Amino acid sequence: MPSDTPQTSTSRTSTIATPRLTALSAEERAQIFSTVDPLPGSAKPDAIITVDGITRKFGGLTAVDVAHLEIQRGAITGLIGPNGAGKTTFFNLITGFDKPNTGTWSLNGDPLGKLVPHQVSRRGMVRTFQLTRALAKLSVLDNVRLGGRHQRGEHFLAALAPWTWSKQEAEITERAHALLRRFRLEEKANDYAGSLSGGQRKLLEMARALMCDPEVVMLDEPMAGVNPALTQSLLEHIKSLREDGMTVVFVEHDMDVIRDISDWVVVMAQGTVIAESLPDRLGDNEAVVDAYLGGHHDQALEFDADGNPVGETAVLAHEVDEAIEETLQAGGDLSAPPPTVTSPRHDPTPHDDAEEKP
Ligand SMILES: Nc1ncnc2c1ncn2[C@@H]1O[C@H](COP(=O)(O)OP(=O)(O)OP(=O)(O)O)[C@@H](O)[C@H]1O
Repeated sequence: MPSDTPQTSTSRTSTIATPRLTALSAEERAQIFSTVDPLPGSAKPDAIITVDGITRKFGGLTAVDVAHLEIQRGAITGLIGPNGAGKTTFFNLITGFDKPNTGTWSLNGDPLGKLVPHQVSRRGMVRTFQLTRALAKLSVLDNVRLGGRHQRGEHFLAALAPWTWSKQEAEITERAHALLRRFRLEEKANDYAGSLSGGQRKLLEMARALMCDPEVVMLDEPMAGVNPALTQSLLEHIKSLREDGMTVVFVEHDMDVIRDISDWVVVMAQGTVIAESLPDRLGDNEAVVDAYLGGHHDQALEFDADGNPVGETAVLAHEVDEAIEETLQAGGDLSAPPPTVTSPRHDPTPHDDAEEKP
């Protein structure tokens, strides 16, 4: 992936400008969140999304049960939680890709409950999704152009007026090129999308989502499969959405990423919102610490042939290293039991009998 940082708003062409959105400065965002209670379901000064009583059951399992949630306009909200917490299901529900058993939710006060995904995106909320096999066989440019199919303002009557098609198609192509320039993918325009690296695919997903000129962008694990050396560039691109006044909600497992770009963090566990917090205050929240330790405790640890942790175990090992370092820096005693855990749920040192745990 190109390492360049995104172009600034002023250097972009008018084709992708979104003048109706007003960006908040870092000071304004800090001021806003300093007034928000760090409690599940807390009120936000200017909520763009409001969710009430949304539940989704799969047989006997309640995957999502969110009583109330508000998402602040113009900010980046991180959604975290252990595996199976219901984050992806929640994303699918509010973007119209799945239907809940109960509940209502709205964007700018307009109810979205009865809408299908392309109607939701026309209202201004899009979610990125990964390259499918079919999309991988299209060019990068066509992938982005496809994101313009349901552009806001596009009207069904236009389909009955073929003389308007070529003009609209030219506009879509022009806009797609502008977005490819923004995400530094212009040189790849005619390549198969399937030939892109993990990081480039993430940029392509964002470019495609931006074709419909959204107010809210929902990103599901934007860093998954991205070379660590390139994450910073990708993070800058995500921040640039906020600089353009968009609201970003993203699911992410990497706590460094959460701390780096989130203005506010919502924590889910077992389908419900168990905490909301400023990113740097997450560690103070006992419910969050418990949810994470509980989640990892039920998980089988995995190591490669050389004994190195892999997959989720590698993520866990990294978190353990960070916790140890923090404890040592604070002058703490590693032999003392952690204060928030009453029983020895997890031995932080990977060892040979680790697989014997349930
Ligand atoms: N289509 C489905 N049918 C049955 N169960 C499902 C389905 N989709 C999700 N679930 C279950 O719902 C729960 C929530 O899953 P979900 O994928 O939303 O969690 P998540 O927080 O996104 O997890 P992860 O971080 O591992 O992606 C899990 O127990 C999962 O097994």
